[in-house]
Amino acid sequence: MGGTFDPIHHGHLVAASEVAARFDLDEVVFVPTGQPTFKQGQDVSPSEHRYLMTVIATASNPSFTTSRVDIDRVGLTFTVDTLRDLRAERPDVDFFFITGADAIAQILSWKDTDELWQMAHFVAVTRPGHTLSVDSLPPDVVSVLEIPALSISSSDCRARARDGQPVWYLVPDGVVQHIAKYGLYSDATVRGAL
Ligand SMILES: Nc1ncnc2c1ncn2[C@@H]1O[C@H](COP(=O)(O)OP(=O)(O)OP(=O)(O)O)[C@@H](O)[C@H]1O
Ligand SMILES: O=C(O)c1ccc[n+]([C@@H]2O[C@H](COP(=O)([O-])O)[C@@H](O)[C@H]2O)c1
Repeated sequence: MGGTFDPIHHGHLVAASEVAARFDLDEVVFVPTGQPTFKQGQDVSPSEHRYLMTVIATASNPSFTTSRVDIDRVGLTFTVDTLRDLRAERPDVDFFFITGADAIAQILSWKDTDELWQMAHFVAVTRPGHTLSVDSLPPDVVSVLEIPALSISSSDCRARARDGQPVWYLVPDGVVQHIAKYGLYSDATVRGAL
């Protein structure tokens, strides 16, 4: 599952858990983006913070892991590169790429989509506030899965942290503590260095 994870929240974790159960997956690899292609011009937190929050959030689940492939690659993050790198590490596995309704709606504008369809099966999960349609996508490479609706977004978590409102129970406890410890999403000038 790829994402900017700024921060990772329970919507991401429920999506991963539901897809893993439905498709009987052995492992879900969370891949924080390096430089997200569609979030250029936005103030995205340093990749090491996003990586660490993802490690913290996934640590308690033996089937969840976090990969550095995207944050260690220079330049914009494209899923075709993510899948190439993961394939090099795990040559014999079948890949499923998990996306939410908003992300799958844009997938035809992702880089090298024809190649993407050869590299993984895509699973699009439902998300509150977004209509899930895969009508324009090849039916054999995309599945749709309805999951319990969690109306949580990273944008809202960031806004809450900035405004001094709680993010408890929207993100895992350790992520709440990481945000507070390093002053993430508050005044950029006091953001903690790692
Ligand atoms: N609550 C949710 N339910 C289902 N899927 C989700 C949910 N939140 C995020 N996703 C999916 O997880 C993936 C990574 O999302 P991302 O890290 O951009 O989080 P986000 O909450 O959408 O962030 P932002 O609000 O900053 O845009 C995307 O495919 C997205 O559609
Ligand atoms: O490959 C692309 O062209 C591409 C364009 C936009 C987004 N993606 C991927 O979609 C996932 C969710 O991205 P985002 O920006 O919504 O966090 C993440 O894994 C991104 O790398 C990929």
